[in-house]
Amino acid sequence: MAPVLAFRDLTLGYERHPAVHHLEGEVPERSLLAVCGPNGAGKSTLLKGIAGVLAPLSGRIEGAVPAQETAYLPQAAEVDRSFPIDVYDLVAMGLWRRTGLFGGIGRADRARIEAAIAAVGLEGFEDRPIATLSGGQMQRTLFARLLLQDARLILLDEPFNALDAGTIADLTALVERWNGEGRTVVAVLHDLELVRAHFPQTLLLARSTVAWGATLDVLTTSNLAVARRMCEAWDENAPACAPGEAA
Ligand SMILES: Nc1ncnc2c1ncn2[C@@H]1O[C@H](COP(=O)(O)OP(=O)(O)OP(=O)(O)O)[C@@H](O)[C@H]1O
Repeated sequence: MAPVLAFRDLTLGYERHPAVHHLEGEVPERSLLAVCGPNGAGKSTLLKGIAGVLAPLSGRIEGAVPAQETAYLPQAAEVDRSFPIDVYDLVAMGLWRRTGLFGGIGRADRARIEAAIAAVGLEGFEDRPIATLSGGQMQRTLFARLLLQDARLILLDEPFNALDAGTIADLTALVERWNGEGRTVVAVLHDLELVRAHFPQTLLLARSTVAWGATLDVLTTSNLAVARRMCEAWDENAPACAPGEAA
């Protein structure tokens, strides 16, 4: 299968300090890939790089999917909940790529918005300002928006953090549905049991790749111990190294 993403000696970081470095590898189209690793391993940084929010310090990301066909859901903490918008309008923003910023929403679009809200179990919440939602309701709203985005590549950063088991089951089913439709999903996740149950491929990251491949081969006790040690030994203030130089 053709790669939808390829990392070529990719180093990403902040103010010249690398957070992920010398990443090499390809994500085949239709992948359902989990990105795992200890706190500070560089998982969110990698997603930001793929989403185009953060430019590489060196190396590159080759992508087969244009930016407008990529959907990125950042960590909940990065989503501004004070923005004065209700559930319906936030979900409707998922149609933005088709309707344009000032495009009208017709009857068919309204039906699609209502179907997306129903699919995440939020009927009756349409008029609720997002500031008044619980964490789980907010995450369902964001998933409903993703449903309408019709993206080929979906990037999810800790999408199930602090959610109850029922919400996680509902949203995991949506992720599997997207993948079944041929979309590629890359998700940062901490719950290794959930990854083993639902994500066939895993990238285990600890600033650089510890292991990448079939989930059950990657998430071994020894690989997880290596990842922990690599993160603990990392120098936060390390300078960016020259391309091709493995630190
Ligand atoms: N905006 C930023 N400016 C400077 N350094 C940052 C910034 N964001 C992240 N970092 C640093 O980059 C490194 C990797 O952080 P990142 O958030 O990618 O890790 P993570 O694997 O997603 O961690 P967690 O599991 O805790 O969410 C950390 O050392 C972090 O302090």
